[in-house]
Amino acid sequence: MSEVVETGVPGDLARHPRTPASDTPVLEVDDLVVEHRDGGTGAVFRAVDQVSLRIAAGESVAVVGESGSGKTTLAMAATGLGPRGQGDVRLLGHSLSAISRTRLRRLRPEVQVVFQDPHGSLDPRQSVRSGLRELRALQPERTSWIGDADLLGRVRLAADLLDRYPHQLSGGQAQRVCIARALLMRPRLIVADEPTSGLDVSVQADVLALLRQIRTTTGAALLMISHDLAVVRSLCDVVHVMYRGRVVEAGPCDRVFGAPENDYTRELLAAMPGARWRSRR
Ligand SMILES: Nc1ncnc2c1ncn2[C@@H]1O[C@H](COP(=O)(O)OP(=O)(O)OP(=O)(O)O)[C@@H](O)[C@H]1O
Repeated sequence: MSEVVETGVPGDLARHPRTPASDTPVLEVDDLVVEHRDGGTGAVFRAVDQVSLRIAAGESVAVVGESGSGKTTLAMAATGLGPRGQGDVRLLGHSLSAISRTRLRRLRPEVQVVFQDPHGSLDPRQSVRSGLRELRALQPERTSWIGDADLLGRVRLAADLLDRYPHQLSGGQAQRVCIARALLMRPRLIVADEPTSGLDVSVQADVLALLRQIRTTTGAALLMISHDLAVVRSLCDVVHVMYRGRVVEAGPCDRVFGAPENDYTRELLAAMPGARWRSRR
């Protein structure tokens, strides 16, 4: 038995050092354009087309849209982790087009990404413990606030998992390890790119509850990429709806889901099982 069975909130999270409040938005994106070259035809197309968004400190913002609408490209460009494209992106007030490499390296830990495939995110040759050791060696001061066993406790995993390798973890356990690795860095922004869609339905709710808890207790902002509107509604304050690279509608979740103004948003909502998105948090 390796998961710590808990019914409520992981108590230790309540003692997590909160990210200092700041008036500076964690992320500001203005008129971002990112182009890709189509592998088949060779034609260049806009995967992200004139997108603007803003995430305040501690805010939870979702980007939704069908597969291929540009969500991941937007998230990667906006966090400096993928092709940057054109337009202005400011991470914690620093423009990515003007920032020095050294400064960007310093900013990196402030943004942590949790991907869809947890096993693909973990090095198969490293145990959980040695993976954490490597992260700690990169950022000794930043990561010294907590020991390995306590860190795993915060994502509701037992310490005996520390000596396991990724292939010895379930999908849910591996995703919690990924979340723990993100948490270790005390980020100001967590980007979660379809963090539950690779998981069994039975563990999806647990991972979402954990993300929600982390968000409220640590003060980190969240950029959630998802095609699952029910997930977004349960976790996010604001939603941006993407269609073919463009944001066609954006606003508070309650407003967008309750009274969508755009035809595509309406279609997206209509495609969801009614009870899932209509039920409120
Ligand atoms: N490196 C790349 N080179 C060429 N085209 C790419 C590249 N990455 C993404 N694309 C294309 O850009 C478009 C947007 O892809 P992206 O992954 O951003 O969409 P998405 O909304 O995140 O999709 P999904 O929900 O399936 O992950 C798609 O047509 C995709 O095939």
